[in-house]
Amino acid sequence: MTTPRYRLKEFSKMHGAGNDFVVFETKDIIPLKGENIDFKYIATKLSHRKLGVGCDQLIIVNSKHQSEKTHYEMLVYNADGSEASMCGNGIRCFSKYILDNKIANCIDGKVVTDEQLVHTKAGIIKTYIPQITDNVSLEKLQNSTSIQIKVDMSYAYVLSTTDSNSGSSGSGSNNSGSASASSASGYGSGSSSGSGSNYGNGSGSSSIGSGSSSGSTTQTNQTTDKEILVSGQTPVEKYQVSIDYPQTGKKLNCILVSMGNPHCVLFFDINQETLNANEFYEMDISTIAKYLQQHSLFKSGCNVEFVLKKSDNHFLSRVYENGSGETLACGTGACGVAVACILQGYATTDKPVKIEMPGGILTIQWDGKNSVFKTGPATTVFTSCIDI
Ligand SMILES: N[C@H](CCC[C@H](N)C(=O)O)C(=O)O
Repeated sequence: MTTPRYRLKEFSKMHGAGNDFVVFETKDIIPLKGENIDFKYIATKLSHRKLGVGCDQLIIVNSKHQSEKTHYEMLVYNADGSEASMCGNGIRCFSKYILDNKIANCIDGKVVTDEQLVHTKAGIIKTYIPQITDNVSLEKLQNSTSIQIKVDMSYAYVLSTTDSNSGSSGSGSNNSGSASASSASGYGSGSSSGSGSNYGNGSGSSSIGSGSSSGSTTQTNQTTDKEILVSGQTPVEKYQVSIDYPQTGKKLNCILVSMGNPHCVLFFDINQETLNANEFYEMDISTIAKYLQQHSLFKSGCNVEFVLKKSDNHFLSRVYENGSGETLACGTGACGVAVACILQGYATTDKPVKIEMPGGILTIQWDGKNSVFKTGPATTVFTSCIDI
């Protein structure tokens, strides 16, 4: 029996649409053996469903955060101990934790509670507590079990690819004029495996692994180099990649979207001609997901979303997360799915897109150019303390 290395004086077990977390402040971790704080160790211990508290991720409030631009800093660790740059469900629980624990922080001397600017490894994220703006008192909301929180998830990026044959940039020619390249985060620089791959067609229906996408495709040896800011005019074909899937000998037509962390979105037959909701929820997604997560396109894995259209601007999605396996919901994944649906022409920007995951529905708003907004629940299950 190993002796505990840390005392966590206080934490909250929380979830956002079933994606569950252990949330705490760094000041509440006490090293019992005088060592530095090892978040990888703490994450693997606390997340264990039998031997720990059990959670998909750790959501950590950095008590020592000081910044002129942001009120707070959020750190995210997956169940396998890997650090993630962003967590869309987690940041809603982060905001509720700040509210419930009255962790005031100031910018320019102004204590803010209903709107929070949070520093993350994916950039600055802004959260809103809509009920406060609806004149519901702050005190009434504090320590309520569950509240709705809206998040400005900032811009969506998609993976651009360079056609190494012709040397021309695949998406650098984005005609929207709003493209701004940033260094790839979460995507590999290796070329895709096998005999090269072809772009998907971006229209029509194709079942996973069928390779039966309609429309013209071009064979090219892809290399990935950077992410490009998405704009509504972005030509989908430039961002759809088709990946050889040896298990079926066919191709997986994927859209690769980044919300600060990498997502690989696969559409099933969007018109449900070959798959109904029950089959969708029962099918094995782990085999395909694990294959994609180790693909050379992704230097540090990816989150894999599977999508089936339910009705107008309403989609079913399951997610197999990087570092945590299948979860009941994924906030950044829901944003990635909504962006991919709009880019593919399966959804419109004139009204919200509902992404229904096994743990609940997340509502996404995106005008096709600017920030992606996500609204969803943040729920506290219990608070406690633990030695690990
Ligand atoms: N597994 C993800 C982090 C958690 C994302 C998810 N739980 C969300 O709500 O966005 C990654 O490694 O990129």
